[in-house]
Amino acid sequence: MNAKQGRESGPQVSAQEALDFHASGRPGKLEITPTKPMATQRDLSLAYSPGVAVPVRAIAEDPATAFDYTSRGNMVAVISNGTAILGLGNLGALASKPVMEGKAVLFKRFADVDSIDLEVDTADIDAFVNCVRYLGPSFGGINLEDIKAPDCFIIEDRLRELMDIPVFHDDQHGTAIIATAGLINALHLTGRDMKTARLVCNGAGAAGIACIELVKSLGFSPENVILCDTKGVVYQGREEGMNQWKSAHAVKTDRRTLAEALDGADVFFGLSAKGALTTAMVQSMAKNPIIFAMANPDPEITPEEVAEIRTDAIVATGRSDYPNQVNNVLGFPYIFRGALDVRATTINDAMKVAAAEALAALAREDVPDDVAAAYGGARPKYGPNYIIPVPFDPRLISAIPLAVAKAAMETGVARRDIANLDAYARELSARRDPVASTLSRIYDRVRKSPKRVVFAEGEEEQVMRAAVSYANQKLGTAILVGRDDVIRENAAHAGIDLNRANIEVINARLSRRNAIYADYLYERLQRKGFLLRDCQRLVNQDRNYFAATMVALGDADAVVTGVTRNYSTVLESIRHVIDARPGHRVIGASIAIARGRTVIVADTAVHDMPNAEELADIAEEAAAFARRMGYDPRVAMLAYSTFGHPSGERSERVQEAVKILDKRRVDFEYDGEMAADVALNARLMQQQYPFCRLSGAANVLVMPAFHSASISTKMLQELGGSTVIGPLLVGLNKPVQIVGLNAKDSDIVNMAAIAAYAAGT
Ligand SMILES: NC(=O)C1=CN([C@@H]2O[C@H](COP(=O)(O)OP(=O)(O)OC[C@H]3O[C@@H](n4cnc5c(N)ncnc54)[C@H](OP(=O)(O)O)[C@@H]3O)[C@@H](O)[C@H]2O)C=CC1
Ligand SMILES: CC(=O)C(=O)O
Ligand SMILES: [Mg+2]
Repeated sequence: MNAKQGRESGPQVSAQEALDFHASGRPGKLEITPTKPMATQRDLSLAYSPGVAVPVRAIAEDPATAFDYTSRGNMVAVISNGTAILGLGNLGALASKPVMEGKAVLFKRFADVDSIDLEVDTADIDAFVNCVRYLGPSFGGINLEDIKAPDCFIIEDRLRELMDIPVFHDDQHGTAIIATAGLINALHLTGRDMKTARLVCNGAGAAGIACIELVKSLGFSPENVILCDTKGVVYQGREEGMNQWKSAHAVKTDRRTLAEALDGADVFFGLSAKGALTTAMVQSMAKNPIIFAMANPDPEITPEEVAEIRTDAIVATGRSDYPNQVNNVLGFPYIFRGALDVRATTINDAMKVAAAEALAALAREDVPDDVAAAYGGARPKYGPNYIIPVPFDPRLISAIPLAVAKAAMETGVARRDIANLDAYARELSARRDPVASTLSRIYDRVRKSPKRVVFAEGEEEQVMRAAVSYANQKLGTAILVGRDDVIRENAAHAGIDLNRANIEVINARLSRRNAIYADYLYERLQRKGFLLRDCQRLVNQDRNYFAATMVALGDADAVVTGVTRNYSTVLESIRHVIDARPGHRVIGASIAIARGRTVIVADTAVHDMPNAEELADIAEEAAAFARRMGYDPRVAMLAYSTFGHPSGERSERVQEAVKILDKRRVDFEYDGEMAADVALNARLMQQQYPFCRLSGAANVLVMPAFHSASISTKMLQELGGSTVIGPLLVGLNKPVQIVGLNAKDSDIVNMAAIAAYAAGT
């Protein structure tokens, strides 16, 4: 049980990157978009006066219908007064806004819960309670965040009494649920019984008190749980630094210090401060000690420090860069998802215990293939270094809300019953956004096998920023191609520090490899009208040729380029240097994400007017790409017509492509030709074309020609508010990605990571 093993390097970001991230585009991390069209006079009449009067009357008559006619049922408020922001202290309501916006985004990202942050500018308990209590009609739940102890206990208790929707203080119960889940497994692995195990909790604030309350409710014996704070053991009769919440857990004992309390203890819970646990204390604990050092960002003791003196410990921290991360992001999105889905009036202890047990059970299950991908292919096995799933585990969205909803129904706090739990589990899985988890999986994989990526346009400011971010995130070495003096000057001007490990600058003109690169190019291009001196000039002067040749000859692993020249020009240069992978066709695939729905569109980059054979190839490449991104492909071969109507020569090509796929007996779902609305609307597909072979709405759209692919993805982006990633080059023999002319540093890093991932991990 070596706590040192398995340590990975987590993403490192600079202060400037954090500020730029928050300031870029629309400032902050949230915006609100309507769910209904607001285009015509009729829309307005329905959405507003006079139509809106009808649901108003319905709700006045039966308040439960507010869940049917408004956004209340999927809306959670994240509310803080900023009196205990993370571990940063009382910095006030306004300063807490970035954290609260962040929590709101996590609600959406992980569990498709709509959420808005509300910062309440008062440290007065009564004023705060009064402000929040009257907001009940707006929301399906209230997530309290970063409110100092003991105020948080009073506020939560009062609001729970006053409101008929779940009120949940995340720092208390979120932490307690996740810590308890890990503890259940750690006790199991070390063969301990809750009734007899001895636990010491350092930290008697919001998190500490909630944690010991939950473990006691699960079976820990009160006399076996010792609470400590800055004054030492909370014992019966102590007067200094006490409050009623600490008193409730005071024990009869002669032990007075944390060191005395830990002597022979089985479990340490740290919810206090950095460095509070010493190696001497760890030494004195029982055999196979369980140490959860959860203070953020620096734990009470590091896993390395424990490993130096004991090899039999199970260690967890609050951080993502060690195994066994106890973090409340594993809890609040899913717990509220389950509570909202049954319109729960509260989140009670049974629901908390159900969440903890479901989380613990998940870590014990074998990891299936698609889940292994979320763990960077590592396929963790239940044991001392894997007692709790990671936040990107795709099973969380179906397992945790299901358990919470069931517990709510069983304990009579659900206002709606879910009759078919299997169907509910499927519905939950569909809420997952596979692209976001795919991107994070790609980053994780690259971190495990870092790559040398050439940033061909190294003199550009956004490219330098991307290179710094690539290196900072420990994805590998970023190689900037450009004139050394220009790069240094531009970097200094933009305040970018390039003097760090894992950033190299290469001046193509001065490279010692130029002659070899020119020979390589000449070998390939001599029968295409290029003289040797043309090739020498290309290597010296054209950074795309230079960068691509570096990769072709193994001096780097991947290339990212595109901010200074248009896509097709860059692609032509690249194709002069790098061939298609044998047996493959090079295509462009774009990932369009809108409202939690993701489709892959192809070919968005290479074939201008593909013939039937080429369309069939594009479908195969796109389906294989979709699989790599975590989808089960359902490919629609698009046209302006659907299954022969209206007829026309352009649609015939697409029909022919479908026949070619039939002959090839490909192993994915496909059909066509069909129009985009049929492909994307499962109901329409079923009603009008019941013979269609797709089992649901298409998630891969093969466009009949480049112009339709390009026009539709750009319109989606500009008019539909979709995020479009790509076009990504698929099918080249060496990884190259071309970004758009207006790409931001974050786009360039994503593309660099995707290219590095394709280089093999
Ligand atoms: N991993 C996770 O998901 C989470 C981790 N945390 C971490 O837990 C810690 C506490 O958070 P929270 O409960 O919200 O904060 P609170 O301010 O509510 O409580 C802090 C408690 O820690 C005690 N304490 C502080 N320093 C020491 C020390 N050196 N030795 C012993 N006790 C100490 C305080 O003692 P006293 O009462 O005497 O002042 C107080 O009881 C933070 O580090 C936070 O980052 C919190 C939530 C989630
Ligand atoms: C994780 C969290 O909620 C906190 O540190 O406050
Ligand atoms: Mg918090």
